[in-house]
Parts: sequence; C-alpha cells; structure tokens
Amino acid sequence: MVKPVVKICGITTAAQAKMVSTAGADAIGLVFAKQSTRFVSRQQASTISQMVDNDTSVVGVFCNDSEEVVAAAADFVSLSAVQLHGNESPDYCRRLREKMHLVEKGCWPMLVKAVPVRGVETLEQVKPYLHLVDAIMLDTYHRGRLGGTGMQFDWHVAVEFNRLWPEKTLLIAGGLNGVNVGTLLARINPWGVDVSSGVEAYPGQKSPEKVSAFIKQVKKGIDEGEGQC
Ligand SMILES: O=C(O)c1ccccc1NCC(=O)[C@H](O)[C@H](O)COP(=O)(O)O
Repeated sequence: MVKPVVKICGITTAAQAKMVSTAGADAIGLVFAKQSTRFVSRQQASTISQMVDNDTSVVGVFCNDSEEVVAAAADFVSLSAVQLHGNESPDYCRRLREKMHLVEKGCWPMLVKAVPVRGVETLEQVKPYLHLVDAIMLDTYHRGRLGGTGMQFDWHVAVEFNRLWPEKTLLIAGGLNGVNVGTLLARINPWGVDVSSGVEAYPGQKSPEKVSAFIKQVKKGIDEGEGQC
C-alpha cells in the first residue's frame, strides 16, 4: 500500500513549523484567510517558512482573494503550493496557474482546490476542477466556517470520489486525528491527509505529542511500503 503524505495546517509560529517539520510532516499549511484564528500575515509566513526542512512543502491557504493577491503572497513567502479554500471558480484556477510562480519544495500538489462536502451531490461541483488543479481536497462543510472546523464529513463521499476518478489525486481533511486517521487510511487510502484541530493542544497551539502520534499513525509501516514521494 502506498503511504499518504501529511500536511499539518494552521501553523502560526516559527517554533511550531520547526517542530512539525522535524516530526516528519511532508507539508505545513499557512492560513492567509483573515477570518481564521490561525491567520498569519505575509511577513509572519515568510519567517515561518524558513524554519522547515528542504523537503517540507510550504502551502498557502487562501479564501476568495484575487489572483494578484495570491500570486504576490506566493512570491513574497516563496510558497511551494497553494490551497484554495473559498468559492474560487474553475476559471479563477486557470488564471491563477498562469500568474503565480511556486518554488518546488517537497511533494505536496502545487495547486489544490478544497471542496466542502455536503453529501455525494458535492461531487458534481468537483468535476469542472478536475483537469485544472493538481489535487482535490475534500473537507467538511460548515455553515459559518470555511475550514479548520475539527469536524468529520461522511467518508462515503470520498469512497465514491475514488470510484469515479481513481487516477485523481485526493486529499482528505476535516476532523482527522491520531485515532480516526487509521480507519480513514484502511477505508479510503487517499494520496494525502490534512489536519489542524486534531493535533492542537488548544485552539491555535499545535501539540508536539499529537503531531507526532498523527504522523506515526499515517506513516506506520512506511519502511516496508512505498511512500508517495
Ligand atoms: O484552519 C483554519 O482556520 C482555516 C480557516 C479558513 C479556511 C481554511 C482553514 N484551514 C484549512 C485547512 O487546510 C485545515 O487543515 C482543514 O480545514 C482541516 O481542519 P481540521 O478539521 O481542523 O483538521
């Protein structure tokens, strides 16, 4: 079985970045959405991004910013990947790809569209993005929040995604933790997993123990198996 890659999202300090990178995270996520409690400025993001190992991707998470703002942040911080977590359209994704320059680092997919899951009908919304982005992230729908909810969605939707588009790179987020991620991997085996709340000691503060337990659980048996990158 190919082992999924891991992104630890919502990193807000250089010390957290160093800790998760050392613990073996394949990617860190920096949230540029102003409404998030995990928001970081471009300046903070730039400082944080310098703390991670060379093989750790630095992913910028954006919600409904203009392509110019995303491209400028990507340059300023030297991002290696961008995750769109708002209502960005397929056309927006096409235009953004032409405008932005990312730094190759680690193996996290470069352009990711996050899609909030309401039910299997959500997969209809996914279709137009499939050929425009490098990966789809299925995350939990929440009426008042765009991400980082700590809540799980119905994984049956991910099973259906894999059945429809087995070749497409699938990332799963939403309420994952060191306990439920093993079940997810056994049932779905996505290309990658993403976690924020489930590895926090309290909101905004990552717990070294929880981060380490999560990564261990995902990478269990990786020496015997094959990694994604
Ligand atoms: O984390 C946030 O606060 C956030 C806010 C607005 C948009 C996206 C956000 N996070 C994006 C992520 O990639 C999270 O890791 C993902 O939603 C899963 O979060 P969680 O359910 O807390 O593990």
